[in-house]
Amino acid sequence: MSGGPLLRLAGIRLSHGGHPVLDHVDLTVEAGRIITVVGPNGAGKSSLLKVALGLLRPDAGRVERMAAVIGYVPQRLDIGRLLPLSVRRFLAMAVAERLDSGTLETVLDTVGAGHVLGRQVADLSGGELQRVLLARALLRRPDLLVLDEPVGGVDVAGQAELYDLITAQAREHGVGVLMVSHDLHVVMAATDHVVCLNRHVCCAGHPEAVSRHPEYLAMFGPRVAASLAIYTHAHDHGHGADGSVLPLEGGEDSHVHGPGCRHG
Ligand SMILES: Nc1ncnc2c1ncn2[C@@H]1O[C@H](COP(=O)(O)OP(=O)(O)OP(=O)(O)O)[C@@H](O)[C@H]1O
Repeated sequence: MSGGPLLRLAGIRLSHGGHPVLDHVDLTVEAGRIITVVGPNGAGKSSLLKVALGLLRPDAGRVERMAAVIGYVPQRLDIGRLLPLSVRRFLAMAVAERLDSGTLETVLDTVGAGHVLGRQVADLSGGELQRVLLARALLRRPDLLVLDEPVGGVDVAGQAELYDLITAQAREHGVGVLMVSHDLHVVMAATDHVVCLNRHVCCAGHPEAVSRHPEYLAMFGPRVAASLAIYTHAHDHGHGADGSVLPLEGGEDSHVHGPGCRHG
């Protein structure tokens, strides 16, 4: 199922402490579609999600949120680890209406964490906390899910289950999903649209096209390239550790630019 746009970002620029983090980033999420942002550490992925949610104000660009209810799973939970807070209370705080224990247990069951309802958030393991965060997002019955590495710390079997659950939200309930993930195999198998981000959008499109794109192959290094390489292609720039665009010596203008490339 897919429908109209739930979120549209256009020309987003963002700096942290004078350092550019996002440069001319465009992105659209539609109902029933899974958009995944991939890229190296420090590429600006979490910052982009926070701009999308209105938690960070961009220096330039337009953010249009058409979604009525957004469920967010942050990369890290900074509160809760410090406060005395039960899982029951933490989940109940996510919605305005009063929820009974049965409802809370049911949603925890769907993320494989039915046993933690009576625990303190501070006592949860990393994987349990991640499951509770996803349950909390789902409790809101969102039409848009924004997920920042939603299965980080979850065991391998659990990862597959949670990705299936996320996919079902899109396919069966028409939820739009904007996700950051480092699990490239999952991304390639279960995503409608991949955005390769390294401060700017290096390439974007259907997973199969992106997995062959020279920028994607360059971004994820020779190992990934070797496992995915179907063809190779010269391109005219590399990236510094900070994501900056660096010219390659003797590079010719034979690079195929992605839709988000705004350089050279
Ligand atoms: N509040 C902040 N103040 C200053 N710099 C920040 C802040 N938040 C993020 N940064 C910097 O902005 C850059 C992008 O950070 P961001 O968390 O968006 O990257 P990411 O792609 O999500 O990385 P990772 O894959 O490691 O989670 C990094 O260099 C980071 O150090």
